[in-house]
Amino acid sequence: MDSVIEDIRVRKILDSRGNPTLEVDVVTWNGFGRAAAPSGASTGAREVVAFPEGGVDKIISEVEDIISSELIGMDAEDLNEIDLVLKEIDGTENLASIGGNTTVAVSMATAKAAASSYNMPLYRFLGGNMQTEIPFPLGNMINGGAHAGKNAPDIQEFLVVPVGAETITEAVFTNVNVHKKIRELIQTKDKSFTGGKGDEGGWAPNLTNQEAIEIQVKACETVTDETGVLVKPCLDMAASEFWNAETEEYVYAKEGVNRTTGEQVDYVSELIETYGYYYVEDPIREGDFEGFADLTKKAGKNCLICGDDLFVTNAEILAEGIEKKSGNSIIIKPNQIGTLSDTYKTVELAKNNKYVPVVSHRSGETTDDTIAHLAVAFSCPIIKTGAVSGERIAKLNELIRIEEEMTYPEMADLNKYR
Ligand SMILES: O=C(O)[C@@H](CO)OP(=O)(O)O
Ligand SMILES: [Mg+2]
Repeated sequence: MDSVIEDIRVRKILDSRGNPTLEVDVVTWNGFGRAAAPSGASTGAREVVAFPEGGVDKIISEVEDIISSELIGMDAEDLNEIDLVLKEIDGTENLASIGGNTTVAVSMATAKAAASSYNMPLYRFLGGNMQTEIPFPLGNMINGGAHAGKNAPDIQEFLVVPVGAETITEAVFTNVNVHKKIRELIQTKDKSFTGGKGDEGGWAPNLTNQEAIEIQVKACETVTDETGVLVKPCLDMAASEFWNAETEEYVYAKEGVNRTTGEQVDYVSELIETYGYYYVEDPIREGDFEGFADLTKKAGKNCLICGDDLFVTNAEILAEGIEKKSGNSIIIKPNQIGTLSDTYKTVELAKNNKYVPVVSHRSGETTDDTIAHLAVAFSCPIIKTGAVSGERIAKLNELIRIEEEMTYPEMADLNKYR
C-alpha cells in the first residue's frame, strides 16, 4: 500500500543551458519522488529520441494525463513493470512519440517515490544495505568541441580522476584543485584569457589540443605533488563530432591536421603512452567497432577505452562491442536508453564482461542528483559529472552526504576489472 502511485505531475523547467526540459513528481500513499531529464549536445545517433519534434512544449499539455491514466494505482515498487508500461504508452522502438526524456524522468521519479515510501534513500532501495563503495569522480577541466566556443580545442573534454583519493571529499576537492591550477596555467599561456567556461564548467580557452593536453598533464602532476593524491589525466574526444564521412578522416581544425582511422589509432595510443592517460572516451567515431577494437588491443591494457556514442547505454549494441572486443568501458546515461530498468540491464552486462561502467551526466543538466545514487546502487566505480557549477556539484555534494551516511564507506576498487 505504502508505494501505490496516487498522483503524477509533469512540468517544464530550465536546464543548465537555458533550454526547457521536463521534471516529474510521483506521489505515492506514503512517499514522493522528483526527477528531471538532462540533455546532450553531442548525442549518439542511436540514442532514443529525447523529445518528439516540437520539444517539451509539444507534449507538456497532454503527457501528464496520458501517463497518469496508466500509472496511477500501480505500485511504484514494480519498477520493471512501470518501465514496460511507459514503453507501451510510447509505442515506438526509439521512444519517439512521448520522448525518452519523458520516460526517463518518470522512471527515475517513480524509483525515488518507491524509496521514499519506505523512508529509504534511493541508493539503498536500489542497491541494498551492503553497498559500501563510493565511485571516483571524473571531473571536467577544459571544454572544447560541441561544449565550447569556436576557438576552443577540437577535443571535447579534458578530464581528471583522482585515483589516489581515499574519500569522496578528498576526491572532489582534489579535482577542484586541478581545475584552479589549470586556470592559472591557461592565464600564463594566454594573457587575454577571460576565465570563460564551457557547458560543463570546464575552462574554454583559445588553445590548440596539444597545448591543452600539456596544461592538463602539468596540472595533474603539480596537484599530485602538492597534495599527495595521485591524479590522472583523462579525455572525452567525442570523435564523431570531427569525423568527416566524405574524406574519411578525423579533422583537427585547430591544428590543421587530418588523420585517417589508422593514424587516429596511432595518435591516441601515443597520447596514452606519453602522458599516462587513465581513460579515453569516444576516441573513435560511433559505428566503428573495428577502430575501437584496434585501439583497445594496442592501448587498452593500461587505459580505459570507453564507448559513449558507440554504445549509447544500449545492451544490444554493447553485446556487439563485447563480441568484437571494442573498448573496455562504457558510459551509462539513463536518458540515452530511456528507462531505469534498461539502464540497469546494460550495467549488468558491462560488469559481467569486465567493461567498466561509468555513470554520467549530460552536458545540459539540472540540479537533479539521481545519478549519484545510481552510481552507488549499481556499484559503478566511476561517475562522470563535472567538477564545478551548480548542476554538477548537486551530484558531487550528494555523494559526500551518501558517504557520511554509510557506516563503512570505501572508495571503489578500480582494479576489480583488470
Ligand atoms: O559526450 C558526453 O560524454 C556528454 C557528457 O559529457 O556530452 P553530451 O551530454 O553533450 O552528449
Ligand atoms: Mg562522451
